[in-house]
Amino acid sequence: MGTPSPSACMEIKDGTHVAKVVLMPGDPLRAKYVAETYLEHPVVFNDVRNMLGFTGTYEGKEVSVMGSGMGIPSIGLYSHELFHFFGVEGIIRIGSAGGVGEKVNVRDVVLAMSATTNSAYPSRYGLPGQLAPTADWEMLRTAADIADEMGVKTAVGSVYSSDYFYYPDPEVSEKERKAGLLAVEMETAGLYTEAMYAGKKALSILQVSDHLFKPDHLTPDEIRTSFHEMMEIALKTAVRIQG
Ligand SMILES: O=P(O)(O)O[C@H]1O[C@H](CO)[C@@H](O)[C@H]1O
Ligand SMILES: O=c1cc[nH]c(=O)[nH]1
Repeated sequence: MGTPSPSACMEIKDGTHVAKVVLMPGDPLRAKYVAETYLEHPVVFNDVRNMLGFTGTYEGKEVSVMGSGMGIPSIGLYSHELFHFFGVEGIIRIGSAGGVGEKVNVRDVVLAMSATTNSAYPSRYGLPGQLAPTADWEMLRTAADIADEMGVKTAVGSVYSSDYFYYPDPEVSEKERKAGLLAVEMETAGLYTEAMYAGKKALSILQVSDHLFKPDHLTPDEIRTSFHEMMEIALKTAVRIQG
């Protein structure tokens, strides 16, 4: 028996805990890969629904990494519980994304400054007008600095968080392009909304796995195991913002 969350979608195993900063890929096996590749002494803190979560150390600081699942309802639930019930102060999403912008190419790293969405999730908080789900500035600036230090070029700007992978309206991609959005994915707006209302920090670091207007695309294995720039920028950001 561990400590269950109110939704019963997580249970913190006895003798384990969640670090103050959590990296969240959609795929729990990407979480396992990050833990086994980069963390020292990783310990599993959650395996309910196979949504694997690990805590270990990186460059001497504690960091956790846990899958979020796909889509805003899933990351909304997990980020809410991590922020409100398990003492987490910051979440860095490490996700794959489809490139939209002409200057964005497969394997490029995108730092999501803000996330437009077709999801009702942010509006359900009831603010008149539309909330603009936005990254935490300190995390964003830190990640951009670290990318520069690593010599990794990043595209910093707005992304689209869609409830649809297979969008029923084929013209939407063109509208995203015209709006100057860099990439499309399925979680960032939900994560940023949860962080803003919790008064906590969040950032999405994305690496482009395919492109809506270009033919290149990566395999699931390449997405899981080759996005090292995204993973290392996220880990170093997690360490640096903890001081
Ligand atoms: O690679 P992850 O983090 O899962 O992110 C992207 O991949 C999934 C779709 O293939 C969606 O979750 C999307 O946001
Ligand atoms: O949501 C996503 C993720 C990766 N690639 C896409 O085209 N969409």
